[in-house]
Formats: sequence, C-alpha cells, structure tokens
Amino acid sequence: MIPLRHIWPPVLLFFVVVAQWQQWLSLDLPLSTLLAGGLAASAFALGIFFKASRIATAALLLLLLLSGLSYWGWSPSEAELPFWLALGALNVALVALTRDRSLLSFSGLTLVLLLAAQAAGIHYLLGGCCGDLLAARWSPAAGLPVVGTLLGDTRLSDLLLWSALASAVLATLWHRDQVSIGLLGANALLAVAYFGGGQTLLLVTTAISLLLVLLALRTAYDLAFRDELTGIPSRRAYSRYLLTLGRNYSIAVVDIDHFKKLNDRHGHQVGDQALRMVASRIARYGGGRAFRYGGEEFVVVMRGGDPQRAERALERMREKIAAYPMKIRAMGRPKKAGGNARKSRGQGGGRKIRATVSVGLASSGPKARSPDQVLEAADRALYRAKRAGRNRVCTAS
Ligand SMILES: Nc1nc2c(ncn2[C@@H]2O[C@H](COP(=O)(O)OP(=O)(O)OP(=O)(O)O)[C@@H](O)[C@H]2O)c(=O)[nH]1
Repeated sequence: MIPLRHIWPPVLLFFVVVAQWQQWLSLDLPLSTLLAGGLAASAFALGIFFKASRIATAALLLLLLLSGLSYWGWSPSEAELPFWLALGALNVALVALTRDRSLLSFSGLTLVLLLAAQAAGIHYLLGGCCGDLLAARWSPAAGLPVVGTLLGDTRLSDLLLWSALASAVLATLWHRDQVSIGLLGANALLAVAYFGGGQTLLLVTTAISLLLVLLALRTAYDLAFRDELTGIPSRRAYSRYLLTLGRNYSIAVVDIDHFKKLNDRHGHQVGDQALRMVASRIARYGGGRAFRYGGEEFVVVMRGGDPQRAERALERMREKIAAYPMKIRAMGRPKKAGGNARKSRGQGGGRKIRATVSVGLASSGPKARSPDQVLEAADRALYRAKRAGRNRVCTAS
C-alpha cells in the first residue's frame, strides 16, 4: 500500500491546479498570476518530494501571499504591504537558517503551524490595538552624527527588512550551499518589491517562484549526480558524461594508497576527511572532469587526445596530494580499537598526516575504442602503479 505521506503532495498540487483553473475560468485571472501561482505550487511540491523544507516553506509563504491577493480579496493598504513583505522576507531568512528536513515530519508541521499562527496573530493585532505601529517612525541612531544621518527615520517594516537581509546573509555564511544563496536572492527580490511598491509585486513573486523551482531542480540534480561525501560528481554523472565524449579522450583511474590501513589506524572519520581532501585536489589539479567512482577510487576524464598533457597534469596532481599535510581534526574511533574505545576518541586532533595516490592513465585509440575499454586499460595501468610501489602515475602502453 502507498503510504499517506506519498499521496498528499500530489493531491495538494491537484487542488492548487484545479483552484487556479477554476479561478481562471470564473474570474478571468491574468495569465501572469496563474504562472506565478503554478510555479510556486510546483516549487512547493518539489520541495516536499525532495525533503527540502527550506524551499517548500518559502514556496508555501509565496503561495499564501498569492492566494491572499488573488482569491481571498485581501488588499493591503500602502502602509501594510511593505510590512507584510518585510515580515515574509524575515521568515524566509529565518527558515534559511534551519536545516533541511521533511515538511511532513513533526518539526516541519510545527514550523508551518507557527508561521500560520504568527500571520493570524499579527493580522489580528494590526486590525485591533496596534495598527498605529505601522506608521510609527523611530530614529534609532539619533545623536550619532554620521550614522544618524544615514539611517534617518526608521519604520518597523524597515527594521524587519534589514534584519531579514542580515539573517539571509548569515544563513548563506552558515550553510554555504546553493539553497541559502538562492533564498538570499529571494530576499533581495522581496526588497525590490518592498521599495518598488505594488506594481512590482507580481513580477517579483513570479521571479521568486521561478527561482525556487530552479533551486528544487538543482537539489534534485545534486541528489542524483553528486557524491554526498566529497561533493564532486558521482559515478552516475560519469556514465552520463561519457555520452558527451568525442573520439579523442583520456581516462585516469586514481586510487588512494593503503587506504584500509589509514582507516584502521585513524578511524573512519579521518578516512572520510582524507577522501574529501583527495577529491578536492583531483577536481582542482586533475586536468579534466573528476568523478568519485566508488570507495577510494576516482576517475578523471580528459577531452582531446594528448596523453602527454594528461600525464603532466596527473603528475602535478599526485605531487600536490602527496605534499598536502592533512590536519586531523579529531581522531575517530579506530575499527580495531581493542580496549577502551572511548579513550581513543578526541586524541590526535591537530596532528598531520599525508596520503598518496596511484594513477593509471589510458587514452582512446585503435587498441581501446569504447570508454569501457579505455577504463579497463587505465585500470591495468593502475595495477602496475600499485605493484611498482604506489604513489606514481603509470600510462597504458
Ligand atoms: N572512510 C571511508 N572508507 C571507505 C569508504 N569507501 C571505502 N572505504 C574503505 O576503503 C578501503 C579500501 O581498501 P582496499 O581496497 O583494500 O585498498 P587499499 O587499502 O587502499 O590498498 P591499495 O589500494 O592496495 O593501496 C576499505 O577499507 C573500505 O572500507 C568511505 O566512503 N569512507
């Protein structure tokens, strides 16, 4: 039986689409509104499917804004609109600071409920006791000569917007990933609507919806084609890349030497650290497109049939890896811990170790025509490099 959580995103999407369609027929909504709504709904559904709660929540906020403006007849005043835009931007930025999880989990649903309660509560307060707050102006830097002139009078919504932008920058520095950069972009676009007023709103919401869809697709691409540990393209990406090759190319197989020993001596975490270090150097100096083929094995594909050039690049890469003193952050638990495993944890942090690689290189030609044959020849060359003492590059004859 299909679990419930797999059913409700398409059902929700279906209702959103039907609602759009009905609205289109009955109210003659402009195509631009339908486009913005459709894109936001797609970003929401994709965010749910890929457990990208940051994208899904931002899309949900956008859907709420669009639904309010198009279906529920909400028409905020000139003082209200900037406030809601700035509050929306702050919420997007705060969500950008969180870690991705499923929006259908307990914490994800709690987040959605909190956002809904916040919107309802603030709407109620603005309609009742606190509407004057929107028009209030402060001079937070009064008395400070230069800063005071720069900041001038500040509204509540200004404060919210600056806090939103600062939080979005913080989220980008914290996560250093494309989703947080994308959400910073969404915040910048909201700032455009904030300063541009109601006329820019539809254009901005469409642009943000499109941005969220692209971010969701990029997330899906990375899930499929990027190696999670090292961040470089995976074996699946390698298979795809082969489809783009012409007649002349070289393939190198790179294998870390005595990696089992490194794992046993220093623990799996240090092994992972070494894999990341080696992967980044292969990607940088390998002279072609680098992929993690599996385990401690990498593949570099070089276009053009110049084996000498390929060999020079690989030789330089090998030297760079061998010369790099890798600082052990904190020693993990060795596999063969023996006695007290706890004692060994946390030791060795700050110590430096070095890893070396062996490389087998082969190029396309009369002997090896298909990529599989070239890879096989590179594998045999790698075997020779290992037998000859490791930490070297061998070329297929
Ligand atoms: N830390 C870590 N280890 C891995 C990973 N994938 C594979 N390994 C380890 O890589 C090791 C591969 O060992 P071997 O194939 O025997 O090769 P080796 O010790 O490098 O020996 P040579 O290739 O002959 O120099 C095994 O111990 C695997 O457990 C990973 O993602 N992380």
